[in-house]
Amino acid sequence: MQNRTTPGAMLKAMREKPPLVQCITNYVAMNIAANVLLAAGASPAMVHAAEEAGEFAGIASALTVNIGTLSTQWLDGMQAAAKAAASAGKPWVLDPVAHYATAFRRNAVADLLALKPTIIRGNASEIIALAGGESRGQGVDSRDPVDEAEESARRLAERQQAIVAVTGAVDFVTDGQRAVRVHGGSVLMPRVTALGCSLTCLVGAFAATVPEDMFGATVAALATFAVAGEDAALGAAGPGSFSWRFLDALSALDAETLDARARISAA
Ligand SMILES: Nc1ncnc2c1ncn2[C@@H]1O[C@H](COP(=O)(O)OP(=O)(O)O)[C@@H](O)[C@H]1O
Ligand SMILES: Cc1ncsc1CCOP(=O)(O)O
Ligand SMILES: [Mg+2]
Repeated sequence: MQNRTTPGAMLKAMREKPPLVQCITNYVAMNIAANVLLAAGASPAMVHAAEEAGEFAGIASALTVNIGTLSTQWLDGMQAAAKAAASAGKPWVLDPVAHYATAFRRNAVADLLALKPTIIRGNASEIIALAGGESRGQGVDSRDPVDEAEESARRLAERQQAIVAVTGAVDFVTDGQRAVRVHGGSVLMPRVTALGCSLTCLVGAFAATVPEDMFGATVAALATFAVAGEDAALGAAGPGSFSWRFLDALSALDAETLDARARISAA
């Protein structure tokens, strides 16, 4: 097996064999998330209907589930797909968008957590609330700093036996034992809708590529976003031009540049 131990090597491996990633994401995110995966070098498929989501999980290499625009029918599809992925030993990633906002979302997320996601990716407010804490989140937007979510993330990772990624100004990733921070990105990123959702899908793509190292795969996806975000911010006049520059930056990012510029520190 070729070396897949650095973010750059993982990115290269992903592009050499683009993984099919089943993304059950929200209406807001579907287009940008698919474009993010294509720009990074993966193969996205937005397949959520209850009638086929479980079957499709059998052919995809990874699944991502995001509750951003939830309905009962979508939840049925999410559960079918998560069960199929888990029973086939394939990675699946949960994005608990605004799960604290309503009873419907809280119950949905509890049911999905019982299906044992491999990786959970959320913003600080989502991760604090998921671990049982008081979050200041407002709808889909975080109102908490990442450093205040770190203990919650460690507890959640231990409780769920999962990798937990908290994103924000500086990202934090833990499996309950190990922990790192990923620096970089741009203040324009939270001003473009659904970039967090797109990152969740990219985490699925890296996890599909490096199934032997879910922790490293998660960190690599976050580092890819951080470096591409810095590049996209150069010359961006605001969120609009940042958005298309970000796709171009992802697509132009090569393995060597990613490894040279990724800023990952022990936490
Ligand atoms: N203030 C910031 N500075 C740099 N990068 C940021 C900042 N806020 C968010 N990001 C980046 O934006 C991406 C999406 O994260 P986030 O905004 O936390 O997710 P969500 O959209 O789910 O709330 C991540 O790559 C994260 O590192
Ligand atoms: C605005 C909005 N409303 C429901 S889902 C969604 C997108 C949220 O995207 P992100 O969590 O990446 O900010
Ligand atoms: Mg989000």
